[in-house]
Amino acid sequence: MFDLVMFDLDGTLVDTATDIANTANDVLESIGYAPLPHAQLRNWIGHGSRELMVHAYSHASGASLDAVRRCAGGDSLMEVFSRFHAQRCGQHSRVFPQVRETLQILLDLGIGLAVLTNKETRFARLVLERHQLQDFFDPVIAGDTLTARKPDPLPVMHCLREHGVEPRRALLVGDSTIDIITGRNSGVRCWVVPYGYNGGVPIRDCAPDRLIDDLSSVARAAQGCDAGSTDSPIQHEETASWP
Ligand SMILES: O=C(O)COP(=O)(O)O
Repeated sequence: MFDLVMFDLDGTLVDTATDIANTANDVLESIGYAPLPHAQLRNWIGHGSRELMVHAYSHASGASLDAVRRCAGGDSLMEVFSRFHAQRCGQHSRVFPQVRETLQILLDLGIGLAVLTNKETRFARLVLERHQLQDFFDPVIAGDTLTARKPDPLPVMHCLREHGVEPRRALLVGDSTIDIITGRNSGVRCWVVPYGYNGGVPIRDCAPDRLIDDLSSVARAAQGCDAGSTDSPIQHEETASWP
């Protein structure tokens, strides 16, 4: 059914929200601001750690998002984030149920596995290493790996090209509208889990190709045991571009 499965990282493979929120609050407190509620910080996950800090700093300081993005201190703030995250990462984060089992089944079936995350490379590697997941994936495409990130189709196209796989033989598994739009933009099916981070919006309202309970659905489909589903996979455009 698939020759390549690409996975989103945060909210799909690993529940990282608490470590990310704690890190963001460490940074805010280190520069004199009050910590923000975890629920609020969690809603900013999905566009990379820098963008999350842009939102957190803008919210705490009252400066506009654009002003914070333009601010010259962004790089040094991310160095502070990086130092705190090195301590926080892995403290509370957990690999979601059925992830390891599914990855092993897919690997044993000879299916290519990749990570597509908007998180920056150094933080994506840290999460994968802290949870001993790094050896499953090749490549790991992070938010700063290429010239564009999800929902741009470039990361998907890059993976397809590396694996020599056509869009119709690939699957993207994610937790957010960013992943759903990425799938559409690249002509690849996108299945989503219900337990991740989607800016506070229920993912079932975002018209995914398929809503799955957990990753064991991917393993069953790959093993040919997909008994069908009430979900309605999208029709794929014949014109979907081959990378
Ligand atoms: O914004 C993040 O850090 C996470 O991004 P991801 O959901 O694409 O893995």
